[in-house]
Amino acid sequence: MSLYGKVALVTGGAQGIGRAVVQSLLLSSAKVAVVDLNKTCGEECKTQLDTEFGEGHCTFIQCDVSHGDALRDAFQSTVDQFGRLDIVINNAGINNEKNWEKTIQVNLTSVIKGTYLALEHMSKEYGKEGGTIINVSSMAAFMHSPHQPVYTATKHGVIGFTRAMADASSQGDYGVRINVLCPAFVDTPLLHSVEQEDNMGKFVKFKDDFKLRMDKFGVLPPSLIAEGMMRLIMDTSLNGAVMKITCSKGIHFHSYEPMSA
Ligand SMILES: NC(=O)c1ccc[n+]([C@@H]2O[C@H](COP(=O)([O-])OP(=O)(O)OC[C@H]3O[C@@H](n4cnc5c(N)ncnc54)[C@H](O)[C@@H]3O)[C@@H](O)[C@H]2O)c1
Ligand SMILES: CCCCC[C@H](O)/C=C/C=C\C=C\C=C\[C@@H](O)[C@@H](O)CCCC(=O)O
Repeated sequence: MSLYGKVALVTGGAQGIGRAVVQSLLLSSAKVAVVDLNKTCGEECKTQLDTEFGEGHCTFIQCDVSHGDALRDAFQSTVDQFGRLDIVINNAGINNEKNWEKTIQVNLTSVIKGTYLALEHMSKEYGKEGGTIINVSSMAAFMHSPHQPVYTATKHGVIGFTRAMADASSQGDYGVRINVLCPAFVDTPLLHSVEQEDNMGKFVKFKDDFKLRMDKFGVLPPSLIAEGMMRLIMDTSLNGAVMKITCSKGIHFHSYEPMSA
């Protein structure tokens, strides 16, 4: 299915998982706003994408997603440049147990803010045409470890928030599908931060155990996460879905017990 005429915004889109998703969106003919803190990486990314896809298909917007006004401006700038918004990927994330308050701001608060801003631009509640939102969590929300207590907490939060918002969307007739994606270990720069004391603080002493887990469970290519993301975007039956991507089971979904008193 083509995404011709659709406009996407990807936070943390300049490298890693976000970069792979941007590539897939452009291959499907969507227009894409790459929203990222890293100016050098973002500008390099745009130059490469302009060469591959031609100018005018993507834009780079430098923005720290944890600054609420800056994130609001990034959404507005996307709509000003491309005329509409249909797909929002709240992907930007960090791994910092030392500055754990920042980890909560980037990994959870900004995902909530990004979801609310996406709804302002896409929900029928606001007179818009509908769309789809994907929030990025992690398998860390299902298999906790001692290395990343606050990172793990934020990723639990992303799942709970997304599932509740998906219900709000269906019951409130927002016309917006809201799903969550949980990758296991993925080969990106973030993965290497677990070896650094600056990121892990006192938990850095568990790094060997973390590496053993990576050896045991394997490391995924970012392209597979992009494939899962495209499935969530294209499959219009999905709302409130929790997609997991692991080496052992590939792309699959978590199933929950029905709610009971
Ligand atoms: N790599 C993994 O093993 C893995 C596994 C599960 C989930 N995830 C999640 O996937 C998402 C992407 O991770 P990744 O591995 O691609 O990381 P990455 O570090 O390779 O890329 C993250 C991107 O986000 C940007 N970013 C960071 N803080 C930002 C901020 N405040 N404002 C705007 N942009 C910011 C960075 O500049 C970078 O371009 C994160 O939410 C991460 O928690 C990663
Ligand atoms: C520095 C950030 C790194 C992020 C790490 C990442 O977010 C955490 C991943 C944690 C665990 C991954 C486990 C993967 C396990 C699978 O291979 C499989 O064995 C489990 C399958 C369970 C299921 O799918 O239901």
